[in-house]
Amino acid sequence: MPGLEIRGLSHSFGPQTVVEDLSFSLPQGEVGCLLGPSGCGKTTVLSMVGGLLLPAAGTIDHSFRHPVFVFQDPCLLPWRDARDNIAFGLKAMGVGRRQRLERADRLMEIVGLASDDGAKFPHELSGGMRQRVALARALAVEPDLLLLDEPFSALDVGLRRQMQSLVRRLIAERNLTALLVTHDLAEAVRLADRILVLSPSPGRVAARHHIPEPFVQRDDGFVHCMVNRLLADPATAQALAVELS
Ligand SMILES: Nc1ncnc2c1ncn2[C@@H]1O[C@H](COP(=O)(O)OP(=O)(O)OP(=O)(O)O)[C@@H](O)[C@H]1O
Repeated sequence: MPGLEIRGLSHSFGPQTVVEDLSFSLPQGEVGCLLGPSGCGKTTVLSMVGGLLLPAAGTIDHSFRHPVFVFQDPCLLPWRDARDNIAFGLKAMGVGRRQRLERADRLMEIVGLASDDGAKFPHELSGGMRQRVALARALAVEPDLLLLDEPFSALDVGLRRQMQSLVRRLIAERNLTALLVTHDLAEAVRLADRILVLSPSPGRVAARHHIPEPFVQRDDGFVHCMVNRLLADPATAQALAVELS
């Protein structure tokens, strides 16, 4: 199957089992979401998918050649300006300086940064601008899989919406696949095609949800209704520690 296929995935740090017997599939072109409370192992799963950690048990099969991470902290190089930060990964790929900077300029436009912003250093950028630089840097290496670890959670509500829409648009335009980590059910409903709800420590699959509605139809009313519908599922509510009335 083109896409991501995970079977029986487990991981431990020393004696602590953090992820246990996790299985899920994510078809190419879709957005999957790992949703669960703090410490349930979401980042650990993402790290295994991205090859940063080896699973203790289970298999991860995928057809992607260029996975990239986008984290909550943009992790920009403070001594390089925004344009150089975006172009940085291209140097390791052997792309010449002129081409690197041209590609960075195009990407700045795509993620909504002005050309003047390219000469600014990270400390001169707002949090939202830094996250746009991080996104452009990720796109620069032409990924086919985005691994998104709470990339919007440090942004205020308005900016978060803008960035969510931007990411979803880029995923559609570039035919990317994405795996998003979040503890925010509304964000999962707004962005994901498939949601895997993890139970707390160790992370196991508590529930699975499929949201077939196209992204453009997911307005506030839709998100509100769907959140309530998913919380009516006792396994989901229990995993997210929501009291059912
Ligand atoms: N490198 C590590 N060494 C030891 N323990 C770790 C390491 N990384 C994570 N853990 C532990 O594994 C568990 C799962 O961590 P993980 O970051 O995957 O959870 P998470 O669901 O992403 O949490 P959050 O939502 O708070 O980011 C936690 O108890 C954490 O303390």
